[in-house]
Amino acid sequence: QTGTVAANPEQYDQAYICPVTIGSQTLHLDFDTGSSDLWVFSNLMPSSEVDGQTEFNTNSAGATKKDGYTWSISYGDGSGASGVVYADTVNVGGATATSQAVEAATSVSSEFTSDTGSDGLLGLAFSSINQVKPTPQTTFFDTVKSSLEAELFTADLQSNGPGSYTFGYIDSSKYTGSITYTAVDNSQGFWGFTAGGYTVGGGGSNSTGTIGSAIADTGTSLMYLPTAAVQSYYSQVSGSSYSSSQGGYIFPCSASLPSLTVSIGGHGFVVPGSNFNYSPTGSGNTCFGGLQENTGIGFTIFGDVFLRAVYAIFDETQGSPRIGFAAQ
Ligand SMILES: O=C(CNCCc1c[nH]c2ccccc12)Nc1scc(-c2ccccc2)c1C(=O)NCc1ccccc1
Repeated sequence: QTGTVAANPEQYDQAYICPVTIGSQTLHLDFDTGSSDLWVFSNLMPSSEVDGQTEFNTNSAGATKKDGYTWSISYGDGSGASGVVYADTVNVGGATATSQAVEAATSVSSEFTSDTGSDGLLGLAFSSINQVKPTPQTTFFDTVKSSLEAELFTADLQSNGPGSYTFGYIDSSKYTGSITYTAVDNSQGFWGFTAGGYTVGGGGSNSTGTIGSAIADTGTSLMYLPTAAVQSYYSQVSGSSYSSSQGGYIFPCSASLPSLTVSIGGHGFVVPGSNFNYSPTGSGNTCFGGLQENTGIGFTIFGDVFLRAVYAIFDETQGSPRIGFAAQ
């Protein structure tokens, strides 16, 4: 089988939301290659924590409670959720898992309550970091992968318009040139890979360094790189500065932003400057940068700002996992 689903950007491309059928309900979930739990808003939640989201109905005929199973997840930004576990049929654009662990929330943090476009998350990192106790559950991809035409999924994220995720096949209309594959280190449960040199601006002349180990994370909006690369980038943005009140680099919204070329698997991938204007700060005419430092995160994260510039293939067809990138 295969699956194809639209990925709809929220405001400022903060996250990408996809329709998922669970039993007889359709919920809109944030597909997240940076975590491994499929969790949803549910009828078990206090109404004070729900702001228009669709709630998974745990009383529906097809939902089977997994007694004694609970989950609790917290993300690096301090947000989180927790609840209990059901099994139900989950269909993503035609790819169907007949008995998938659906983690029904009994409580979510304010970040999720206020993210009114999302009814939950569908984790696509490795099942080794699934947060269900006493027994970790498999991700949707792990549940269905043996029944897919090919054991892979792809992400095509777009700004200002729907992108797509596919399961089981590569859509050759989504990219140009060839796909560059590189090995994945999933020892921490993420789609980890090694990034090489970078250059700021098309000049090709100015500063280059190397980035090192990184993760491909559709669930994180921005790109978080080592300090040296970030300082080198913003040294080319006139009027930019680090704002401790805003918690990152900002610049005049009128600033012209250079591109950033990152070498992965020996191929240079260009992130256009426009990707690095994330959103207005709301004060003065300054905008918040889509590229920020990874200090305090402990990971170099290639989030949506990078993934919007490429077609990404999350591939387990070779036995050991690999990730592929192609220009789009
Ligand atoms: O958790 C994920 C992917 N799921 C995100 C789901 C989600 C978390 N709030 C959400 C809010 C709305 C929708 C989805 C989410 N990725 C990773 S790997 C390492 C870190 C990390 C570790 C330590 C410190 C910081 C990050 C994160 C992280 O917290 N990213 C989110 C973020 C990163 C930076 C700033 C804000 C958020």
